[in-house]
Amino acid sequence: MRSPKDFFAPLAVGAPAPLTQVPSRPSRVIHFFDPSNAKMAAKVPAMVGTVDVLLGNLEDAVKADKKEAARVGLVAIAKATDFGDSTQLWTRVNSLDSPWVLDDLTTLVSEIGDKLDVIMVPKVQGPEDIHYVDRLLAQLEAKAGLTRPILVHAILETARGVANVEAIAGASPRMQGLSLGPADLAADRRMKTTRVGGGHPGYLVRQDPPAGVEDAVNAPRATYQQDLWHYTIARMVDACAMHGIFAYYGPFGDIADVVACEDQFRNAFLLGCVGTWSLHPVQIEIAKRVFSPSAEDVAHARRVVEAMGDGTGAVMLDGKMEDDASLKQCQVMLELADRLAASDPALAELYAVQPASSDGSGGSGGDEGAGAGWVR
Ligand SMILES: CC(C)(COP(=O)(O)OP(=O)(O)OC[C@H]1O[C@@H](n2cnc3c(N)ncnc32)[C@H](O)[C@@H]1OP(=O)(O)O)[C@@H](O)C(=O)NCCC(=O)NCCSC(=O)C[C@](C)(O)C(=O)O
Ligand SMILES: [Mg+2]
Repeated sequence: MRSPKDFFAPLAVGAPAPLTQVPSRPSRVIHFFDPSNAKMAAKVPAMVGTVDVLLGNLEDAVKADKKEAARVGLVAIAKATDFGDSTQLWTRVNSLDSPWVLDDLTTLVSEIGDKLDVIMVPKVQGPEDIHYVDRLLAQLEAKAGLTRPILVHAILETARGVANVEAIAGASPRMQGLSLGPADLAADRRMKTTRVGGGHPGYLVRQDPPAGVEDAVNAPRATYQQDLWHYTIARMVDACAMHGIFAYYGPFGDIADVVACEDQFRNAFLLGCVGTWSLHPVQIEIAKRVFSPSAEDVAHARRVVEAMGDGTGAVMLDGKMEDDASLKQCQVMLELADRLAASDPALAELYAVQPASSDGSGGSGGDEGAGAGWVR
């Protein structure tokens, strides 16, 4: 067992010191691209500033005979692109039991480690997988002379991974967040679905049989589709909140069904996730819209804060009781709104917040504490 005192010491001589807090930069949309797909890769530089995260995917969805081309392609894109302050560069490496992952990690850290913010590790089974990556990254960072640690994001896509979710979330100060991996998870759990995320018409509850009707069981009755992913997302959100890291929905494979995609993303947002993945350009605006609080929610939260005065006691607002606890929910909403507005002028306008500095350049910047520098 590691002593808490050791937790924030580098795991290799010369490696950068681990962070004591995960940077809360906006990550509403993690946009996946295949660096071995020339047409897709060519679009990446123009996407900087339009998405919070660009993720060069090396794992599933990249053909086996394109794995090396994807790695080389990602290195080339990272070297040639200025990602600015508002877009991060992430990657998803191949799984830890694959023949590619060692070269993925050694190449990426040594060639573009200074540009990579987060490495997503698929099919994480338990804290031991994170410990392995943690030490290896420290060695590679030291060798490459990096001054800032690369963070790690784990995908929950096995039953064992879900069973170990709290231990995974707390396995290292490098842990940035967790995403749901619904397709692999469904297969591993032997769920009888064939989709990538989203609902299923067979997973439902049915209204009770109507009273006083002949053959009531076969009478028409409403059915309500249920969310297959509620349990996993809720566990993931709690594990992340407990360890001060961030939870994300993951992929929604039915690209054409933008309506159901938005519903699924919103469920995750309401449950506590901070973002999701986009697999296709059509999902980008959906994710950004859903994972940014609405102007109405922000306005309501401000009214509650104002009505609550010193923040204690109970008041009535629009016929509803507000107290210390509803105030805290409103503060969560406002902190998120401030943080997003600090790097998104359209949201700043929507929420009508003003930069605190007189030259108009104020704002907290993505990395700093929520809401710093902004006034309402
Ligand atoms: C779905 C696909 C095949 C449809 O690709 P398409 O070319 O057939 O679509 P399209 O509608 O015809 O594309 C329109 C335009 O958008 C471009 N385009 C299309 N997609 C992108 C993109 N992502 N980024 C940038 N550009 C993109 C595309 O190149 C085209 O450009 P054009 O107008 O110039 O011809 C394609 O979008 C794609 O490959 N997306 C990424 C898929 C991916 O990364 N999958 C892995 C993550 S999900 C996963 O792994 C599961 C998980 C977690 O592991 C688990 O649950 O277990
Ligand atoms: Mg997967």
